[in-house]
Amino acid sequence: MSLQMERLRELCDQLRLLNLPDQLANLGQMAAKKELGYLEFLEQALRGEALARVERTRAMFTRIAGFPAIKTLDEFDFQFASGVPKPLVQELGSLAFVERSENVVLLGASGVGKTHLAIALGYRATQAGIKTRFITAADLLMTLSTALRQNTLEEAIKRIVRPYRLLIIDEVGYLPMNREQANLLFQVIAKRYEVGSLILTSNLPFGQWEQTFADDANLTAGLLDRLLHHAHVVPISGDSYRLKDKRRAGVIAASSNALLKRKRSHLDTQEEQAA
Ligand SMILES: Nc1ncnc2c1ncn2[C@@H]1O[C@H](COP(=O)(O)OP(=O)(O)OP(=O)(O)O)[C@@H](O)[C@H]1O
Repeated sequence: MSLQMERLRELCDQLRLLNLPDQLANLGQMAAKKELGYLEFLEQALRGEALARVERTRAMFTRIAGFPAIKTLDEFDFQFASGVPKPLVQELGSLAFVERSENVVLLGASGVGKTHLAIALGYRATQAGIKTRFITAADLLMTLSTALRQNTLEEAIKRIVRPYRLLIIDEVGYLPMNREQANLLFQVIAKRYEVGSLILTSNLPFGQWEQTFADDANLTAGLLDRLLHHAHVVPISGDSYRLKDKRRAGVIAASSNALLKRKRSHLDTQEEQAA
């Protein structure tokens, strides 16, 4: 390596230009071939560095978000999920709700795509440079309960709840909470209220949340009040995507089959009555 190259590498290091050193040789050759002016060359070099920095930030945000898998809106089969309000989901995909610190609540039965959509919105946020964190309600409550016992609840909340512009809490309602856990989740929602966005997924309609939150009517009302004040509720109906292929293979009777059967028997009765 020439002495000049070494000096350039050192300067890049000092200025934290991580991408440029590897590009220097190519850039130099390209500039000579295309007879670029000094300023044009500088612009190309800095543009490459800026793009690489954006990519690194995206990758870092995706990593720290802790998604269990990457899911995208493009992969979501809206045709299968006819119970998903597509225009609303597409509007949420603009991420304007994050800019406005609003919440999103995805409600529906198991397997209808709640987590997929929550991750897809979260992933899109990370790609837009929005610091995001995904956590299941069970993991969140376990971490906070442990912190409470160790007298470090404030730190845990600061670490998990505060630094993120978008916090995704998955699977609220699968496990009933005791009073302590219900209180902890209330604190999380209260701390986020109007300062950052939340996406929550739940298999339970709001009418049943009280049972999950230790049968505490006041706490549930206060929690829902804060959660829903600026929220987009996305009700999802339909069949489980997980069982799609099994249904196709006829292993499980689809609800549409059941519906057809009911309709058929209704028609049969009508025919019998008419005869
Ligand atoms: N409409 C869809 N298009 C493509 N993949 C889908 C769709 N719906 C669900 N899936 C896939 O099916 C699997 C289960 O979906 P997901 O975990 O999002 O369901 P869920 O509603 O969160 O269920 P649960 O309440 O049991 O956690 C995932 O792999 C997800 O990517």
